[in-house]
Amino acid sequence: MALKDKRKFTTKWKNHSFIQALKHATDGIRTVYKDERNFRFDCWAGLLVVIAGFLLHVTNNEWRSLLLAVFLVLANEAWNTVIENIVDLVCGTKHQLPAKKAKDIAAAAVLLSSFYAIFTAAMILLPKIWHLFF
Ligand SMILES: Nc1ncnc2c1ncn2[C@@H]1O[C@H](COP(=O)(O)OP(=O)(O)OP(=O)(O)O)[C@@H](O)[C@H]1O
Repeated sequence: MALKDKRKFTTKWKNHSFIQALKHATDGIRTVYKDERNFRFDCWAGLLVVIAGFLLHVTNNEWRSLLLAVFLVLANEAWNTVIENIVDLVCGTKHQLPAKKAKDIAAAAVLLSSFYAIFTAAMILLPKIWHLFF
């Protein structure tokens, strides 16, 4: 590809303003929400944690830990979807060991952050729930 054509090609897809970049990012959130059942589940679970946080009057530091856990899972779920799409783009329906490894490891990242989120939410919320009843 000639340099002139290459420049034309790369600028064609370039974001030309912050608003345009933001719109594409929100398109990404909409896409992952629409396409990925697990992402939808994580969003609703995150919302429940936030509601519980308000009801149980968590402290600022506890908010920081809870929100970090929620957004870590959502971000990893988004990256997992990125990996799946790239692998599918490259391999199509062909069965390949590196494709399996890439997808399995991306899913492992989600699982690890989910363990962290469950552990964090349990550590912060369970004692407060216990206190409420006993
Ligand atoms: N091209 C491939 N070659 C070999 N194994 C693959 C390939 N594509 C998928 N797999 C295997 O099948 C599993 C499921 O792949 P798939 O693309 O359906 O992801 P997924 O289950 O939709 O992920 P998620 O549940 O996060 O949406 C992968 O984790 C991987 O082990």
